[in-house]
Amino acid sequence: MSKSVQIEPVIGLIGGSGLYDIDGLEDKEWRRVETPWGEPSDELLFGRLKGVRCVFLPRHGRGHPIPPSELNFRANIDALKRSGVTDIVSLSAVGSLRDDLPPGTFVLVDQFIDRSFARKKSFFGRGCVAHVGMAEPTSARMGDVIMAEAANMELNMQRGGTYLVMEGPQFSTRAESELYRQWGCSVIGMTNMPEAKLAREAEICYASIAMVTDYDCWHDEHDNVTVEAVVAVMKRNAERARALVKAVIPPLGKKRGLCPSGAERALDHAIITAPDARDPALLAKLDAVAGRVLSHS
Ligand SMILES: CSC[C@H]1O[C@H](OP(=O)(O)O)[C@H](O)[C@@H]1O
Ligand SMILES: Nc1ncnc2[nH]cnc12
Repeated sequence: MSKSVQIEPVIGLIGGSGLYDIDGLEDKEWRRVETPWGEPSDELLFGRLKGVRCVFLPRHGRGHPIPPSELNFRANIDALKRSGVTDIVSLSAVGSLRDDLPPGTFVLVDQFIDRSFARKKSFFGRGCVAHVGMAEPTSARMGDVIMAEAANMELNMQRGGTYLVMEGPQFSTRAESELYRQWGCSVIGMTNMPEAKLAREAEICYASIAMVTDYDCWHDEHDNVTVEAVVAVMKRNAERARALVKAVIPPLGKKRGLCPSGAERALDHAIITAPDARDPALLAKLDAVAGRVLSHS
């Protein structure tokens, strides 16, 4: 396909701890979306903001019934893809692994270290093997928009940072927290992987806004993380997070060409299984995620 492709973006928003819906949308409606991968975390909230189509999904479900290890990440990403989403803005509560990122700071994450281990991490598998590139897991184009709007709002937002994804649900030991600091990580959470990997497989651009709620458990002058502390800081952050979301949707929704991140063509050379060795049952499940490349091979 040529570079002159024009995309009319549909913005997907994934709300983390403390962000279970989104206000200000026109024509809004919660709708159930079925996927071949099972149930997403909740119904999806469809609506428009200044004419831009948006789809919101509370990552843990409304009321937060689903723990990180039981999130059906594949169903969540497939449901967003099936709903037409081209760009995902992921919002998450995180612990800080750096002195200069105090609670209340927003971080535009650009890298991840994935230490999760009890999750389904790919749409592909036996009968259709694919290997997408993850060197740059986030979209710098989306990052430019988010940083510009954060600056307009005078929000304390740092550009760039590595998010360590732990399995949980227990928080880290001090030794683990110190190890991740030595690895140069900026923040820690339990959810952005495999979310970002699956978004890449589904050829959706991905940006992650991490909101610092605590200093995890390494800081001598601050208390160790507790859910109570996370919820208290998120309550204070929620208004700013909602305002930022509302500000970024209109510029992210402008008609555009292909994203320089390459996310929208991630599958062009990723599938290695020969057409005659592919499993028709798996191919059927990949209709939304990989239909663009599978429909003509
Ligand atoms: C409520 S504290 C731990 C919980 O919060 C974060 O969730 P999310 O990334 O969805 O905001 C963290 O990853 C844990 O799941
Ligand atoms: N310290 C922490 N560790 C893991 N997930 C978190 N979410 C918010 N704070 C966290």
